[in-house]
Amino acid sequence: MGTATSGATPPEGRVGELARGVAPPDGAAAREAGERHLRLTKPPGSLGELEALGARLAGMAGRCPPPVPERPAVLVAAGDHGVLSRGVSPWPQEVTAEMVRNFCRGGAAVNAIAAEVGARVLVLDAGVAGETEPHPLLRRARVRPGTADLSRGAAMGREEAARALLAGAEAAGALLREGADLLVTGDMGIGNTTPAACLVAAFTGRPAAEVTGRGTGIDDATLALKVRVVEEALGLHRPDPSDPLGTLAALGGLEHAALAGAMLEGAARRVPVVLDGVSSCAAALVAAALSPPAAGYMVAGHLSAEPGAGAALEALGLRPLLDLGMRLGEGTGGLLAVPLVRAAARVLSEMATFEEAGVSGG
Ligand SMILES: O=C(O)c1ccc[n+]([C@@H]2O[C@H](COP(=O)([O-])O)[C@@H](O)[C@H]2O)c1
Ligand SMILES: Cc1cc2nc[nH]c2cc1C
Repeated sequence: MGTATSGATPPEGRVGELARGVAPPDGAAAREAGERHLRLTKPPGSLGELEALGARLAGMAGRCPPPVPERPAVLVAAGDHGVLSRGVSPWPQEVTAEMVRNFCRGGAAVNAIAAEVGARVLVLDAGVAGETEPHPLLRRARVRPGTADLSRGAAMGREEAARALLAGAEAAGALLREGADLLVTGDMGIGNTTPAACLVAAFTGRPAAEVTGRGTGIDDATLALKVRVVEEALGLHRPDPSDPLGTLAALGGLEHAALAGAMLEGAARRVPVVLDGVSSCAAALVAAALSPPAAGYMVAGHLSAEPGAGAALEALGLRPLLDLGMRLGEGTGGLLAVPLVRAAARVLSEMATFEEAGVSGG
């Protein structure tokens, strides 16, 4: 279980071991939750999506009722992007490192929302281009200082993609060892909605124009350029989605790689993994391509306004819990779904049955 492997096995082999370590959720526990829902003091089906989520949580944990997550954590993976040189984002690259600093000081949206839901924050430098300083909230595992321009060549080498993925798995493993029982996956990286769109297009087969959006906020001309850049990249690399690591290396970002690893680690340890925005959803496609059962541990926290997010969630067969028009990343939308995940589990453990409560008609 987990990524305990190391030593002589090369990174790609360790990624394979991690992926093979994910067992499918327990169908019997999920069915038991479905049956229990019928005996709880409410009209059948009246808790809607919360019932389906509760059954999924039981399947993930392998028991009914499932544990109520008490110690959520958000992993914010950060990286920079060579494709920024194509003018796909209005923000300068320095903002990535500056925001990492802001996360560490507690001044970002992710910090405020994590405080609200009682989540621990861990930031991972998987490939920031600018300087990051040591800090207790920061894990520095930079594989390279940003990717290369994916529209002109591979974003990174295959081994680099594997190493960034393992860095994410190790960060998630540390959180879980230290007591986290639910993982939210967040991202930070100026320009990263372009590689996210590329990954979503590659894994879903949808055209660039359908999965490319305005990111942090771009005008029509820049959006048209961004769609062209994604099309060029897809034409250049001709990604093969049955080679997830190759696709990730050609088109992805270091934070996408790290988040895919974190998702596999969470799934291998049977912990719910809450997805956030488009980069988190793109990473989820990579994780699910490496290990199809991993999708069974993913919960779609919210529907980002970025179109690639919805396309990815549809391909993963996941329905978002919230739709608030958010498009920030950092794990913010995923964190807001944490109380819903908790409630879905708590309903199964704390509600009385018709028989226990002496309520007639059940
Ligand atoms: O979470 C989302 O869906 C989302 C949508 C748009 C932008 N973002 C964030 O904004 C940055 C990328 O936007 P851009 O325009 O620079 O590609 C990156 O730091 C993301 O976390 C995030
Ligand atoms: C300020 C800022 C904060 C962010 N958080 C996630 N992506 C971001 C992009 C910008 C530009």
